[in-house]
Amino acid sequence: MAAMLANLVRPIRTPDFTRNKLSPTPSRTNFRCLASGKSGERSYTLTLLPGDGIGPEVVAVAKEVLSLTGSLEGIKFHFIEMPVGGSALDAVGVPLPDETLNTAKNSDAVLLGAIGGYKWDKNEKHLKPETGLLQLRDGLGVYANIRPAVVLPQLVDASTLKKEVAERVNLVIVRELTGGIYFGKPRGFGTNDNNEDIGFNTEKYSASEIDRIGRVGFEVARKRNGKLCSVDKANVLEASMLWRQRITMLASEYPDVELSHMYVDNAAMQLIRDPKQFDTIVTNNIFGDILSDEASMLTGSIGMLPSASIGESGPGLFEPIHGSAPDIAGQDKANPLATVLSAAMLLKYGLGEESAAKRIETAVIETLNRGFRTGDIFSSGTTLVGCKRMGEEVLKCVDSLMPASVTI
Ligand SMILES: NC(=O)C1=CN([C@@H]2O[C@H](COP(=O)(O)OP(=O)(O)OC[C@H]3O[C@@H](n4cnc5c(N)ncnc54)[C@H](O)[C@@H]3O)[C@@H](O)[C@H]2O)C=CC1
Ligand SMILES: CC(C)CC(=O)C(=O)O
Repeated sequence: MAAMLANLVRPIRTPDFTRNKLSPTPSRTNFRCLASGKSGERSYTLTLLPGDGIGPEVVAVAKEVLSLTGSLEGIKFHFIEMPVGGSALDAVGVPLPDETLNTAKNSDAVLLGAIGGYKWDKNEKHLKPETGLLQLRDGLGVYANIRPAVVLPQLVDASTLKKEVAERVNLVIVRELTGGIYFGKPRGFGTNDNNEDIGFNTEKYSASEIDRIGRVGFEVARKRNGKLCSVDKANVLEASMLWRQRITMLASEYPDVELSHMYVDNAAMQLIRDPKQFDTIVTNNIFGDILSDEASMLTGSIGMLPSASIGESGPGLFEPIHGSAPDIAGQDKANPLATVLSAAMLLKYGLGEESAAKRIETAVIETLNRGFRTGDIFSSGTTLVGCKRMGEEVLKCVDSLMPASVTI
């Protein structure tokens, strides 16, 4: 984890979707995937989990981008595609088959599209696509979910906020991913004293769970602008009271990081009022889920936001923050860039393949510079394209970039 984290927060020159502070000296990483070294051809096994809805559409684009980038950068990818979510339910009756989890665990990194859809909404909980995704995150032990939200100058007009509010926003949300109310027990359905139906969940965090995600938050903040805002609901919830206490204690280990605390309701408001006040946010599972969707709108669209999830060891899980978008699935309308950028995060943070990652990030910027937009980020004067065409345009840019232009 420490090595992967060092890699995760490594200083990179722009355009970079996790970085704010520039530094010319990349640090070394010794994550296990780098065993094959960087000279000569490297080979990696990647598990692809397209999932449901727009998932297969956006993962198909990211796979092509990875393949072409690999061939230009001396990297060979062995892709293994496995079912998860609703597609797994339809195929084998469970949302996370053992074969899928085992394949994911034995690969160098995992790229997921999205899961879920109307068809399975009424399933019992253990037969819901969403349960498969939670089991996957838990099974891989990826407790730290890093969600950068960067407003690119090319997309500032796609933001629903005023230009002066949205421009130059560059923040990272560090979300705890394997604990809290999504996993806490007891949970379920029952009846109360009046014989009324009830549903209940448990928000629970141990000190060690808070400490480990807190450290990720401090480390990320330390490599950025040294400002960490911990978001909780400590005025009401016991789990948040412990969260605030532990994060405050950790601060003494990071004297170079300026720590602040904010209640989640205020944070939701401040993200819209003045998003530039934030550099790094650390928060629990559910607050991170909600705030990162909100932050995505600063950047123009949820279709632009990638994420990286990492654990103590083993492969990382890389996925766009959006869901399966059943309203546009199968219509070639999805924006594939969040998944393409998740593939770039996979290369950079999962495999330490910085040059390849940079090639993809630069190609995305170049594609936007050339004016191509899917419907979610369209504005007048730009060229409206579908998911496939957007992928083709990114491929052209990947192909045409000279190595020198992607050197960091
Ligand atoms: N990580 C995952 O796999 C997630 C799965 N879900 C699941 O996805 C399903 C739909 O959930 P929603 O709440 O509607 O969230 P959603 O993220 O799928 O969609 C919300 C809105 O954003 C749009 N959108 C999302 N991704 C887009 C893209 N790449 N390009 C253009 N537009 C995009 C959709 O068309 C929709 O209008 C549900 O079954 C839900 O459980 C939701 C969130 C995360
Ligand atoms: C679909 C849920 C399992 C999770 C979720 O909404 C998310 O992580 O964004």
